[in-house]
Amino acid sequence: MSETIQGAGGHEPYGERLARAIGQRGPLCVGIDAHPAIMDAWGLPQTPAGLLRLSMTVIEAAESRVSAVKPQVAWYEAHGSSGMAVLEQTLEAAREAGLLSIADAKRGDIGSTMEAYAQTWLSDGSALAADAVTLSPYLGAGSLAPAFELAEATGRGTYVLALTSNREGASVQHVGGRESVASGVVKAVEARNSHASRATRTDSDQIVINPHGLVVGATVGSSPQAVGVDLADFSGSVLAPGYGAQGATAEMLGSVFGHVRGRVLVNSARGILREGPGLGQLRRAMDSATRELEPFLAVA
Ligand SMILES: O=C(O)c1cc(=O)[nH]c(=O)n1[C@@H]1O[C@H](COP(=O)(O)O)[C@@H](O)[C@H]1O
Repeated sequence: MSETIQGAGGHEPYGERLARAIGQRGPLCVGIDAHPAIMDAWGLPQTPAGLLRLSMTVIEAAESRVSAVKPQVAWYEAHGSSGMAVLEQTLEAAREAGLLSIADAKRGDIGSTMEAYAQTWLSDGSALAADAVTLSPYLGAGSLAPAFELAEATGRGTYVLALTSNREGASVQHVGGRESVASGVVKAVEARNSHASRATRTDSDQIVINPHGLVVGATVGSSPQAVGVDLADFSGSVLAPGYGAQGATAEMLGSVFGHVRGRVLVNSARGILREGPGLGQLRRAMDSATRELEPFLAVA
C-alpha cells in the first residue's frame, strides 16, 4: 500500500510531499472543472448539489491513484457562497483522501491585497486552504511576495503563470523574444526558490523540489527555447495543463518536459471527466492516462 501523501496543514514542505506523490503515483493531476457539458453528460444539475456530487465523485475515484486534484475555483465561485462552501468541502475531502490539492484561483494583485489572497488559500486554519494555489504575475512577480512568504511558512506551494496553454497567452508572455516576459517571470520565481531553499530540508534519496512552481502548458511546443525559458535551470515544479481535451499528447509532454521528469504535474480535467460518471470508468481513465504518460515522464 502506498504511503499517504500528507495534505495541507502538515509542515513537511510542499516540494517534498509532491516529489513523493509523483514518485509513488505518477504525474497526473485531475482537474475538477464543472463544465456545463460535463455536468450534462453526468446527468447532474448545474447547482451547488450537482457540483458537490461531481467533486466528491472525482475525489473518490482519484484516491490512491493520482498525485493531485485541481479544483477550478471559477466553477465554485459561479454559485456564490453555496459554491464556495462546496469548494471548502472539496478541499477537505481531498485532504482526507491523501490527495494534494491545487486551488486554481489564478490570484494576483498589489501586495496589500495579495496578503488577503494569500491568507485565504495558503494559511493554516483557512477553510479554503489548499496545498498550492495558482497565481498570476501580471501585476509584477514581486507583488506575489505575500503568497510566496506564507507558502514557505506553512509548507505549501504556488504555481505562477509563465507560458499558458491558450493561444492568446503568447501576445503577452512571448513579448521580448529571448528576454521575454515569460523568461522574466521564470527568473523571478527561481530567485524566490533560491531564497526559500535555504530553509528546505532535503532527503538525499529524493528529488528536491522547491515550493514555487510554474504553469507551462503542455501545448507550448518549442516556445520555451524561443522565448528564453530553460526549465532545466528551474528548481520548482511545473504544472502542465493542456493534455487531453486541449490536444496535447503524452509525446508532446515528453518533448517539452522529458528533461525535468519527476517535477511535472500533468493536468487533465475534461479528458478524464468525460469518461464519468461511473467510478470504474473514471478510475480506468486515470490509470490509462498515467500509463500513457509513464514512458515520457517517469523518473528513471
Ligand atoms: O492554471 C491552469 O491550470 C491552466 C493554465 C493554462 O495555461 N491552461 C489551462 O487550461 N489551465 C486550466 O486547466 C483547466 C483545463 O483543463 P482541460 O479540461 O483538461 O483542458 C482549466 O481549469 C484551465 O483554467
